[in-house]
Amino acid sequence: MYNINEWDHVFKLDPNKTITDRDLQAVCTSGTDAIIIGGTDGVTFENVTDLQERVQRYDLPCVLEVSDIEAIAPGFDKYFIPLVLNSQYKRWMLDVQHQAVKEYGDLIDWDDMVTEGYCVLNPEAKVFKKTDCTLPDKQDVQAYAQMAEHVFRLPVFYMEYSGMYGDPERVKEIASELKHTKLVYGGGIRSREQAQEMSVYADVIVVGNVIYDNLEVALQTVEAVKSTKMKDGGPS
Ligand SMILES: CC(C)=CCC/C(C)=C/CC/C(C)=C/CC/C(C)=C/CC/C(C)=C/CC/C(C)=C/CC/C(C)=C/COP(=O)(O)OP(=O)(O)O
Ligand SMILES: O=P(O)(O)OC[C@@H](O)CO
Ligand SMILES: [Mg+2]
Repeated sequence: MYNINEWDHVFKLDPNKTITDRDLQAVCTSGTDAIIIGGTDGVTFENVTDLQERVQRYDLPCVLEVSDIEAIAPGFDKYFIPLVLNSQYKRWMLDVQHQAVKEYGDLIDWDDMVTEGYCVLNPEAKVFKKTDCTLPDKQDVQAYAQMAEHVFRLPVFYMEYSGMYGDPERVKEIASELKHTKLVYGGGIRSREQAQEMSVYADVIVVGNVIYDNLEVALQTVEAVKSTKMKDGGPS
């Protein structure tokens, strides 16, 4: 399934963290729709390509979510490019991307690139601090979602609560705003119930840190999401 419109659940693996071959096998054969490789800090060309080589032994899409220009490697199925909409500085929504296109423009297969409008909602998250975000209120988030869909026509709007479980009511409200732009939810999913709750509203949920803290629970989120989506009437 190389079309993100068909995804419900993805795991995000951090190249700056260690995972054993056995755990990686469990993650990659869990029934998840894709593996995203990405993180905020300590992401290097070496740790990205090492993890890429290990994930590509399995038959599922392997995506690089680019966070550092020095760690862009060829050979991924897709490249996710974050634009941080609630950063105070255009650096994180225009300048770093501009620099990368200047450097790699001739090598880019534009069909493999997926631009993500990030809205970072956890003030304690590393990504919030790194990209100098401001905390948006309910109306701000709604406006960012509308801009993602109608102004920038982005394929993805990402409600990023990294490290903290978010507010399902807010996710529900934003889901009702978006018609074409896919809603991705990520942050703090640490149980099958939480995975189910968010997947009622979000098109795709992202499960990250719990892989490293409690693999068994992480694996349970796949079935939880898949069964919720089936009840909703099949693939969205
Ligand atoms: C042949 C070849 C090399 C082909 C590749 C061509 C290609 C696709 C080029 C890319 C073009 C392009 C426009 C790239 C953008 C480059 C770039 C530097 C973008 C920066 C994006 C950005 C705003 C980064 C800031 C941080 C961020 C938003 C990261 C996203 C990941 C994330 C939030 C991870 C979660 O982190 P977190 O949980 O908070 O922290 P931990 O890591 O501790 O878990
Ligand atoms: O690591 P967690 O908190 O699961 O968040 C997942 C993902 O949204 C991080 O970018
Ligand atoms: Mg992480």
